[in-house]
Amino acid sequence: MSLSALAELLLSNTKELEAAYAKVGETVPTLETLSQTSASDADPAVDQIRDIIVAAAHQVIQTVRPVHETLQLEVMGVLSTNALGIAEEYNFADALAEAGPKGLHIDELSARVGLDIQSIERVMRFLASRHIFKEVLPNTFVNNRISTLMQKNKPLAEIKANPDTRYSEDTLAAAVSYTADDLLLVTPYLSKFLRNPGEWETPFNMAHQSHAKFWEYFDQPGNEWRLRRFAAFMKSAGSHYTSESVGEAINGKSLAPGSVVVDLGGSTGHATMSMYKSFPNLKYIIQDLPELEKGTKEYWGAEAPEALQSSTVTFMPHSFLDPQPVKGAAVYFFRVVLHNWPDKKVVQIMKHLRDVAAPTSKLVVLDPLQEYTCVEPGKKSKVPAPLLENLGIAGTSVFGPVDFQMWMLFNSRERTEENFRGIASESGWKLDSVKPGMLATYTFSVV
Ligand SMILES: C[S@@+](CC[C@H](N)C(=O)[O-])C[C@H]1O[C@@H](n2cnc3c(N)ncnc32)[C@H](O)[C@@H]1O
Repeated sequence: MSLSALAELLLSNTKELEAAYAKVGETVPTLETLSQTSASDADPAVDQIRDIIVAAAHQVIQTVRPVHETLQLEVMGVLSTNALGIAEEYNFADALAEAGPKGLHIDELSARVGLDIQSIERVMRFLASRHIFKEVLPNTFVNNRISTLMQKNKPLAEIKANPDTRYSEDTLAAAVSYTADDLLLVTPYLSKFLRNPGEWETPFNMAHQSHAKFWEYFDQPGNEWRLRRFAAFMKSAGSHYTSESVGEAINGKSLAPGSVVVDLGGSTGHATMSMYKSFPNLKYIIQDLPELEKGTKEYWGAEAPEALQSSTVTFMPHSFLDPQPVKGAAVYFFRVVLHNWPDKKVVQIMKHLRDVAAPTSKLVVLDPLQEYTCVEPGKKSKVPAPLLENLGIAGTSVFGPVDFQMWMLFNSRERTEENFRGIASESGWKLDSVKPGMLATYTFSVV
């Protein structure tokens, strides 16, 4: 297909996107639109159009840009991580938000954030060249739609006075900080890990020269603030999963009142909260490691105390690596948990559930879906030509790189449908359906 046909695809979908926003009386946000919410954000049809635009635009760039530049730019991706990490650590977005629409000259920004002028200029120009922050006059910068996501939504003075508690749950500042710090530290070890098979359990263990697991690392003295940062990151990421998708995933409407739903590795119960709000007539058991009990009770005590009082929602300390105490539940549910575990462990975890499942029990897993970049033999393409079958960086979105994170931290992976079928057949389950989405819903029944 010719380049201009690809560009036409880009143009026709851009027009569709504009029409979709116009239908609800809005215009497509520009990079200067600072407000983050729009009626169209949660519309799956809009999401699909957006994915095609991003996939087509990226394919145009990769086609047109001199290939030697492309390869060098790709391999320098780690420099973006560094630049974002510095911008976040020195609170650039918060300082600019306080300064207002005229923004700040780097001399003034330097005085406010406590970093030298030249470093600020270089980081800001690197990021503004990638449409993160905007240079409105030479060396004067303002926030834009992307950079505001790094704001911690607290006064700069408070952030500086209490750096250990600076992360709230409604921004991506924690995600940027965690990635540029805890994760970046591990990334050089993936190739070393592959060169020395069997020496360490994961690249994470190799980097830390310790057998402590990822979760145990956060429990070590001195890492309390890291745990808070990671929890804020998880909550802000989790807030992008819509509550309907969780209720739909367990097919709540089809369950009899009082049916038991077990949320395994449920943390403090954010997914359960979505299910409880949609289906308060069911009975929920959140299972996680014992240290999560206190936080869970605090969270539910504040958000839905009646659920705890009536025992509609209970917390049960339990490791899913051990035999499952809740027999014959209607649904055993995992959200973004199994991708943290290698195949052998997932088989063990699913076998424990199979051992206690009733014939009608369902196992419902919300996890990312890895799709092939090409059409599978014998199947028809689901996307417009000449786009990649998984829509490339648009379709896999953050879960493309998250697969590598899983590899580095847990020696685990994001799975294809075929991977899950194999795991199911080894553990006594059958994969009934896979519903694609930001997180795919895998539904299993007993064999
Ligand atoms: C990525 S979080 C997902 C949390 C939650 N499902 C959600 O969607 O927000 C993974 C969870 O697995 C829990 N976990 C780790 N090992 C576990 C084990 N052996 N048994 C039970 N839970 C475990 C962690 O404590 C953490 O809460």
